[in-house]
Amino acid sequence: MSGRFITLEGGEGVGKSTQARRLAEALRAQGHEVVETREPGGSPGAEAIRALLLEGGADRWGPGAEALLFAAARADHVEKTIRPALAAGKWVVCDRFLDSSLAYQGGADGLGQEAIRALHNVGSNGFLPDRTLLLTLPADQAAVRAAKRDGDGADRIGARDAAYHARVAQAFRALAEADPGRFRIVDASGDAESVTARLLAALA
Ligand SMILES: Nc1ncnc2c1ncn2[C@@H]1O[C@H](COP(=O)(O)OP(=O)(O)O)[C@@H](O)[C@H]1O
Ligand SMILES: Cc1cn([C@H]2C[C@H](O)[C@@H](COP(=O)(O)OP(=O)(O)O)O2)c(=O)[nH]c1=O
Repeated sequence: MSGRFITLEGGEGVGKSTQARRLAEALRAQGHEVVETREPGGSPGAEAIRALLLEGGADRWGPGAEALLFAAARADHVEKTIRPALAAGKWVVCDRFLDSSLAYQGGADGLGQEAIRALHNVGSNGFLPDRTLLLTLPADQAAVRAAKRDGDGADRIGARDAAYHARVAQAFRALAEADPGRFRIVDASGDAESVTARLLAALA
C-alpha cells in the first residue's frame, strides 16, 4: 500500500516546523509509519543546496538561479527520500514543498506560476502532495514568533522586507483558493496543541 504525502506551508514563523513535528507524532500514535522531512533539504544533496540558498549575502543569487536551485533540491528530495518512503507505505510530513516556490519565487519574486511549474515538471515530473495544509497567521503575530526564534539571525530569504512577505502570504492564499481539492487553510493562532487539533481535523 502506498503512503500519503502531506505538506505544511505558510510564511515565516507561523509554526510549520513545530506543527510538522507534532503532526508526525499524532499520526504515529494513530499507527502510521511517518517520515518527517523539510525543504529546502530532506536528502543529503538537497541539504547541500539548502546551505547555498540560505547562507550568504542578499544578492548571492538572482530570482531565476534561486528558483532553479530550489527545483534541483526538490528533485533530489523527491527521488531519494519522498518517493521511496511512500512506496514503502510510509506517510511523509514535509515542512514546505512546491507551493513555497510558487509563493516566494513565482509570486513575490514575480517569476510566475508557469515558470515554477515547468521547473517542477522537469525536476520532479510534476509530483504533488496528497494534501497541503496552509497555516495562516496575521503578519504581526508571525513576525513576533519568527523574531523570538531567530533574533537577528534570519536567513537570506527570511530577512526580506515586510512587503515581500506580504506578497508571499497573498500568493499562498491565492494558491489555496485556486485548488481547494488539495489545500486546507488552517488558522495557526493560539497554542500549539490547538493548532495540531485543527490540522488533524483538516486531515480527517
Ligand atoms: N502556537 C504557537 N504559539 C506560540 N509560539 C509558537 C507556536 N507555534 C510555534 N511557536 C514558536 O514560534 C517560533 C516559530 O515557530 P516555527 O515552528 O519555527 O515556525 P515556522 O517553521 O513556520 O517558521 C518558534 O520559536 C516556536 O517555538
Ligand atoms: C522550499 C522553499 C523555501 N523558500 C524559503 C522560505 C524560507 O525563507 C526559507 C526556508 O527557511 P526555513 O528556515 O526552512 O523556513 P522557516 O523560516 O519558515 O522555518 O526558504 C523559498 O523561497 N522557496 C522554496 O521553494
